[in-house]
Amino acid sequence: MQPVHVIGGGLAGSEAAWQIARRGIPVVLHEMRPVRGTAAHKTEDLAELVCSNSFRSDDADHNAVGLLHDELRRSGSLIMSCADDHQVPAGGALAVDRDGFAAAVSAALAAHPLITIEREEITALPPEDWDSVIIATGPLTSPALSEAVLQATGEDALAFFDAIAPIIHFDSIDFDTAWFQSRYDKVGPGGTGKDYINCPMDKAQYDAFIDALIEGPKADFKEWETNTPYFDGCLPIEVMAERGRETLRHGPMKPMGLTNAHKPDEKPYAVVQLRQDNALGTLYNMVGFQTKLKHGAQLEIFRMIPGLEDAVFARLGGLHRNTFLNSPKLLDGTLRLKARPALRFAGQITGCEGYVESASIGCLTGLFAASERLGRTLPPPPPTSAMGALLGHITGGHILRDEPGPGSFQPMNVNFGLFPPIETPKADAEGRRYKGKEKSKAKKAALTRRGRADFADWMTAHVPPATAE
Ligand SMILES: Cc1cc2nc3c(=O)[nH]c(=O)nc-3n(C[C@H](O)[C@H](O)[C@H](O)COP(=O)(O)OP(=O)(O)OC[C@H]3O[C@@H](n4cnc5c(N)ncnc54)[C@H](O)[C@@H]3O)c2cc1C
Repeated sequence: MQPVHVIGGGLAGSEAAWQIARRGIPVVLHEMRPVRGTAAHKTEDLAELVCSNSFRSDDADHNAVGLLHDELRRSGSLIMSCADDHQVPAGGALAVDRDGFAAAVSAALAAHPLITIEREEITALPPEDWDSVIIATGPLTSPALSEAVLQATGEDALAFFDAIAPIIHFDSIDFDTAWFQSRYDKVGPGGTGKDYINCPMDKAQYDAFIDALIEGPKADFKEWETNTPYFDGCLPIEVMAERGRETLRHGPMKPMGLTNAHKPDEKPYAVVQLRQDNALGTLYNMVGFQTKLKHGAQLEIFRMIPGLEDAVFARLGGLHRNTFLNSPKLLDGTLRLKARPALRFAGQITGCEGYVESASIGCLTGLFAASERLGRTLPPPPPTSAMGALLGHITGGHILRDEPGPGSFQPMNVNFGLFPPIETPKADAEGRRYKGKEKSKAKKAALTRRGRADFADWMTAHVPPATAE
């Protein structure tokens, strides 16, 4: 049997290689370290964790990443079994001894009889006779391969600043203050005239907000980020605020063409706009609010915005170098490059974010490639599961727009906003009505219950069993 080639032995590539080999299919895993390093990796271990040692919450009942842990464990994941074996105390989170963890992943892959590890940088697109390839080279993909992928995809950007604006859960916005309206009520192609959520500010609120932005603590640029070009359309809001107190009011916070639906006679001094971020309509992003403010400061400052006092953030803003594809446009539902289906992509390069998310997309890509080699068709996991919801974000759930800079698709951690909505249970099994925070806990429990059941059905019905461990 011809091998599947996996390029990049990080979180995604290691998991993909494992899932393929345990189904009796040979794998060649190409990892460039230590021949060539990256700006963040320090060792030659496979699945090295470049920063924090946390896999985040391990609560599979109330947390979306906890549900991913559960689905990975059910899939026989190498990343999760090594994480479990090298766990360190971290409250409700799953944190690991990073050296023990990466050494265990490296040893398991090296010991598998069907896996060959080649230490080499792949600098060009793979030759045509590699008929099944997974590219899992991560956010720090080497420049030569980035260039080759750019040429294959025909896109004009692949490696750039990942300028991200915060994303907010729709149901945490206060509509006694905010209202729906497009600027000048423009319907546009495909709009309704009420496509944006607007949050008004008077002069005193605007002044206090600008002061907070200018004074707020900012994250420093890492040294490897300094050579990456800025997109002018993606300047951080605090940089704009520093350029002049009125800059934001004439930029992303301009009040023109908007009438406060609650106080039609009061002209807002400035307006913050939010735009639908996913097809489900459960998430909204803050338009033009990319920022390098520290996360704690973002929570404090953005909750000063009228209507967002209780906002729950699905993702906070940030700027760092990242390499990722415009996946909703370029990849099909099983992560194949539409223009060259022998190539699949996995991990952060597909537009997910985080260790666990990258391992999960690695797991899925491995399962898709293995099924194909075995002559089977594996449908994507159900959108109600955590892996299905994440895959949906990457390959279809996001609304694509033509905008300056890298485009509107941005990497994301898994979160409940990516899941199809569910009716919130009103009372517990004894008929006692949920109050306050109990309601949101009950909703999360209902989402994870549904996801677990659907994922288990999908595994049983479609995923080829492991035969070679
Ligand atoms: C500086 C930084 C800090 C981060 N901190 C966190 C954090 O704290 N928590 C978190 O959850 N996520 C964090 N992330 C995101 C994290 O990188 C990803 O979540 C995860 O490591 C991505 O997994 P991956 O498998 O896609 O890529 P990686 O784990 O980066 O693996 C990619 C592998 O491909 C190899 N490679 C690259 N190019 C080539 C080539 N041409 N040929 C052969 N091999 C190649 C690399 O050496 C690497 O081993 C951080 C990312 C960066 C850049």
